[in-house]
Amino acid sequence: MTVNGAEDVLLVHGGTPLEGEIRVRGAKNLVPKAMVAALLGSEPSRLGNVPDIRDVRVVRGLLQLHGVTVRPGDEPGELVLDPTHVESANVADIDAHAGSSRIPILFCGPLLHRLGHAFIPGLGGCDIGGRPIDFHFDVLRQFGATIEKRADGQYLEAPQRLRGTKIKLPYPSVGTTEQVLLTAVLAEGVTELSNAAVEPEIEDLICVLQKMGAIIAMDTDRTIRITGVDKLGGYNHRALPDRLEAASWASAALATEGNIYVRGAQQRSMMTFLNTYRKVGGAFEIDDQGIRFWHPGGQLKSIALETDVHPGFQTDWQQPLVVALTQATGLSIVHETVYESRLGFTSALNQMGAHIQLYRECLGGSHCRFGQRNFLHSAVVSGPTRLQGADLVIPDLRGGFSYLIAALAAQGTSRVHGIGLINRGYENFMDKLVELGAKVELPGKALG
Ligand SMILES: CC(=O)N[C@H]1[C@@H](OP(=O)(O)OP(=O)(O)OC[C@H]2O[C@@H](n3ccc(=O)[nH]c3=O)[C@H](O)[C@@H]2O)O[C@H](CO)[C@@H](O)[C@@H]1O
Ligand SMILES: C=C(OP(=O)(O)O)C(=O)O
Repeated sequence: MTVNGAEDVLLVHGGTPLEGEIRVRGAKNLVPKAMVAALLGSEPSRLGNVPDIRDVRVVRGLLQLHGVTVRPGDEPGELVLDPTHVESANVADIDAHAGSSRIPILFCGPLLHRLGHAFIPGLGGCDIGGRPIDFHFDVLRQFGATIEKRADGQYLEAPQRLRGTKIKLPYPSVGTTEQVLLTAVLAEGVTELSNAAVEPEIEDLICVLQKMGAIIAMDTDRTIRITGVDKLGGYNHRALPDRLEAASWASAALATEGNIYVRGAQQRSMMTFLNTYRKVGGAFEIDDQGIRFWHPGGQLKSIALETDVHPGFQTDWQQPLVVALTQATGLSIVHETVYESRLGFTSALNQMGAHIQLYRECLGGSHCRFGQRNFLHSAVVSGPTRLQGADLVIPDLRGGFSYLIAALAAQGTSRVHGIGLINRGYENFMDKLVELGAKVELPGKALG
């Protein structure tokens, strides 16, 4: 694989604090879904604050295969999506997107409503656990869809109009909650979804759907009630900012003893992260345009951290922050309760000089789905440790960004392989690194 025509390896000369300003745009975990929602409308939709990341390009390609016209709007980062001529796409063409991201599964409801059938290729996404899609198919069957698994993917049909239903999720899955929303809005009658996920990106998707004409009520107890309507229009929406990218840069500021102003970062969706950042000893200042994050000097403090569904500590914040925890004094405990295999990336940090020990037990107080099931899902990080440059191979999106942070915080040079994967969720990350003063080079290509 190549990045900008060069080999997919980044040389990182560590030891320089990251300082300066970068901007985050719309959330990776909202924008592609808002694009799928446009399929439900009878008129064009307008989506602003769209980042140029691979997951957006994948969904754009899939929408176009189904006859949706996608073109840039008047503002930079704006897309106009016109679904007036939705059609069945050639299965072989769709199959070319197999393994690309998690989003194709969310086409099920909209395509069943529009065409009465759908073909969903194999999914991609980060390899951080088994990532089954059983909840998705269970709920689609409850709406009245039939599903046939074949070698190349899943074939779905809706012999009649899908019907609203009463669903209780076994776990507040983000993707399944979105599946229910995108299906229930045009289903006949009322759908009641309990134990739903309520991440800020889900609320923003609900805002998009409401703008299209949907009727969706959220209770305080994780119950969402959707009253199906016969027809939806288009929307005009500006995507909420990417709180996951913002937290990644915040962690980079802490680990490299730097100071980064993240334009676009928003307090409301990051409150839990900000509390933790403060407990570790990181400093931040919030204004109307963004948040400044910095290392205030002195020692960082060890903490006990447990990832959870919103409003808990988001699992996608965990990996970048663990790098900063290698610089904190004492023992930090990290309990990953959302994905069973999201701590594997720490072995490379240990090669760089970190002291991170993994455990199968649920450390830190509460018991999760993974206790007693033989998954290394808890970690004890002892610090501070001096990191040394190393040869690193990027395992997944956030793990990859964590390796970049570790390489930037380390003494000496690291070779980071597979950096193309980071484009999946971080817009122009190499330009941003250069703007922040990072000493990085793509072998055979000048940066900056
Ligand atoms: C594109 C996108 O938005 N990705 C996000 C989304 O992923 P995604 O929507 O895939 O994550 P889920 O919330 O569905 O998964 C949470 C847990 O539920 C389990 N599960 C899920 C579905 C299912 O059918 N069966 C099942 O067992 C998963 O294995 C996992 O252990 O939410 C995650 C949790 O905030 C984030 O880390 C991802 O960045
Ligand atoms: C796990 C992630 O994404 P995805 O669900 O797209 O793999 C992530 O963004 O960290």
